[in-house]
Amino acid sequence: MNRAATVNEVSNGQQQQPNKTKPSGKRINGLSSSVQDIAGLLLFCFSCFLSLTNTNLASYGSFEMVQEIATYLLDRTRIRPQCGIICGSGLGCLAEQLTDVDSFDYETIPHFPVSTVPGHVGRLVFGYLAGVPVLCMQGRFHYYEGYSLAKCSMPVRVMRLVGCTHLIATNAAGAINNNFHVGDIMLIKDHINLMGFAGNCPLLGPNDDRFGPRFLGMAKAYDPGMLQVAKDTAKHVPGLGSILREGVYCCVGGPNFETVAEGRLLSLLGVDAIGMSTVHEIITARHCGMTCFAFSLITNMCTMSYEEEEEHCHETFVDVGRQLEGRICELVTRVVGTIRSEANGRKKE
Ligand SMILES: O=P(O)(O)O[C@H]1O[C@H](CO)[C@@H](O)[C@H]1O
Ligand code: HPA
Repeated sequence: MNRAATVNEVSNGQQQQPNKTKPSGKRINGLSSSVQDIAGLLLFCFSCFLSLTNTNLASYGSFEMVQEIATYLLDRTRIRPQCGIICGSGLGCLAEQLTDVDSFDYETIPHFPVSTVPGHVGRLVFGYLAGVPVLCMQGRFHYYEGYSLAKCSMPVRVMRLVGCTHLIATNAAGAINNNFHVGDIMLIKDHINLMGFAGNCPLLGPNDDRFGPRFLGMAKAYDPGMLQVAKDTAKHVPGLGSILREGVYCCVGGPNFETVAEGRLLSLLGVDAIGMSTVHEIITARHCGMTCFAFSLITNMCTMSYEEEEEHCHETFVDVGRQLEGRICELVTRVVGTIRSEANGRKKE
């Protein structure tokens, strides 16, 4: 049975209890029945709210559901991808580099959410990059679109079940670090799971060991080897070295951008760039044993003082991505190329 249905049933069961036990029309502790009715109504509204919230946070995508999606896709393409690539806002150009493609609009894939954010096309693209079979998500899902974190990152599990061992996640982000500039590329060496601090995580709910373990170490979430490859690449791609940075990414829920106070707080916490994605995808990928690499395209400087003009505009961010297409595609192509050599190396052993 679908796990989401099970979770809903449990939460519905809990929410009905207050009503079942509500004594109608009797006086309790001196309260009149109309006051009790109002209190009951309020309690009912509150439990409905809690149930909705729980549904929003609860796990989405049983192993069987993800397997059904994977089988649907594998039945329709001969490509057996090794690496999943998630295109951030304005970074859909990555999918356009693939050759011999098989594409699937999200609407046509069973159980798949749909993209609602400009700059996220909403298509899974199988193809080859640097001779390596890859699967590109041309458009991702964000929490602020109304999807649970589990639903946002469910496609990562699909990537794993169709055969991907590696994940490359990209995003558009605002810089907190004032040594960064718009147009820089920040290699993500670590992240702060701010939403996790508040108890929201893509792994909430019962654990299915077929995906991965209940408790998960995150100290090496971002693969040092792939990070090094990216740094080495910068030595060979003109114009890349001067814009390459390294730092800590933090995901906020969005869709509003940060207040000045929030930006300053995150700066104190050691954050270099802020976005509204990636962290839950990396957690999900690490849970199912994938090797991860991620980077942020710095599309804006976060507003850190009340004197600054606030110039945040999603459409402008998407344009920054277009301007840097060449270097970003070159970076990803070269990093993916090393996955092929790794796999060949393993075959020879
Ligand atoms: O993280 P990606 O999908 O690149 O998008 C980033 O850009 C949007 C804000 O402009 C937010 O969704 C933020 O997360
Ligand atoms: N804050 C949060 N998310 C973002 C930003 C930002 O400044 N820029 C792009 N995505």
